[in-house]
Amino acid sequence: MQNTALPGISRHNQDFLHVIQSYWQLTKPRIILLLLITTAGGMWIAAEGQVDPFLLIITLIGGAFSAGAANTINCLYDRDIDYIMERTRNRPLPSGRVSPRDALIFATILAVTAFTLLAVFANLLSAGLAMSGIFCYVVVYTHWLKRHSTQNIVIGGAAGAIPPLVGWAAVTGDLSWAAWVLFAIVFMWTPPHFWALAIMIREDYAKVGVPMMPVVEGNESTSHQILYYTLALIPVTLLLVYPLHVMGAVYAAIALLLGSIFVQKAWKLVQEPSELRVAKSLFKYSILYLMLLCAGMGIDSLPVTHRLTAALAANLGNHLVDAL
Ligand code: HEM
Ligand SMILES: CC(C)=CCC/C(C)=C/CC/C(C)=C/COP(=O)(O)OP(=O)(O)O
Repeated sequence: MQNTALPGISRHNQDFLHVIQSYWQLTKPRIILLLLITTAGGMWIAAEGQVDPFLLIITLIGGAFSAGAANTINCLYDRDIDYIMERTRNRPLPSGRVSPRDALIFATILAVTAFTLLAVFANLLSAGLAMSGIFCYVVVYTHWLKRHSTQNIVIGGAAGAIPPLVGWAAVTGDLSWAAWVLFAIVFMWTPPHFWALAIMIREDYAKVGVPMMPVVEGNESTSHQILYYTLALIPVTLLLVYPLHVMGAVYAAIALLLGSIFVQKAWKLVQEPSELRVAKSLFKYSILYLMLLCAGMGIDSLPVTHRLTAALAANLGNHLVDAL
């Protein structure tokens, strides 16, 4: 996004707003929003639908700051290739609106604030997990894998799966099996999410020599792998229902419905692997999928949902007994 003149605001204030806008862009805020939805999902289940509002706000701020730090360092590290790629050319670093030194100072302030907030007001485990998220994204994904392996986002995707662990740990102070299932859901979701986009912008990645799956193995092979991950994702989402029993029938129905639409879209891409319209639809749906799945977790965790489903089950039971 380029800086634009803002009518009715003095030159000095406009410059200030443009600086704020540049730092805001460095954090990749729209991605952070979805990361925070998964963090809130983790907190919601861990607290069985009754999250302390103060803890929720602190954890979301800590999560946002740590993800913002990770994204800023990623922008700093990748500024050479971001300058060449069409999609990323106007980011604050390649366009010269923020200096590398200032970006590093900004990321450090965000990371230190995030750690302090989480360690003081939640616990050390959640703070440590947030820092491990920064490490995985910056060192494992951005430095080690992104430019060297076609499996970059499969392994590096673990970074994006850490936020629900942060949420869970903030509530309980430990990590149960259910927390790891949330991790696995985001982990399995990442390849379909990203490879659909990578099919759309394959030429950009080819231009800078980043070995994304569609560049190296082609759209056909990538679309098949997207389908396998999408198919595997459905049973993983249902592990929360069985054997873990932390989610009930409402979540199960939502997970099955959302999962089957995801598979349908992935199947369509297998049939037309180079049709950019189909890839775009899958990419956009991947985002909606994760948002609605987390909303499903929230709805299922509410005490009122428990009461309603219990009443419904008792009613059905009575009818069955009457019928027999
Ligand atoms: C290694 C893992 C991942 C990779 C490589 C990846 C890559 C990308 C890329 C390249 C974009 C386009 C961004 C842009 O145009 O500036 C994008 C968009 C997006 N990603 Fe991911 N992503 C990953 C994981 C995640 C995770 C874990 C989440 C959240 C849970 C997420 C949420 C989003 C959202 C919401 C968008 C749309 C942003 C917009 O509207 O501009 N991504 N992703
Ligand atoms: C707990 C914690 C702090 C976790 C960190 C999670 C995190 C920041 C995940 C981001 C995932 C993502 C946007 C990858 C895109 O990178 P890219 O370099 O491939 O994208 P680009 O080409 O758009 O720069």
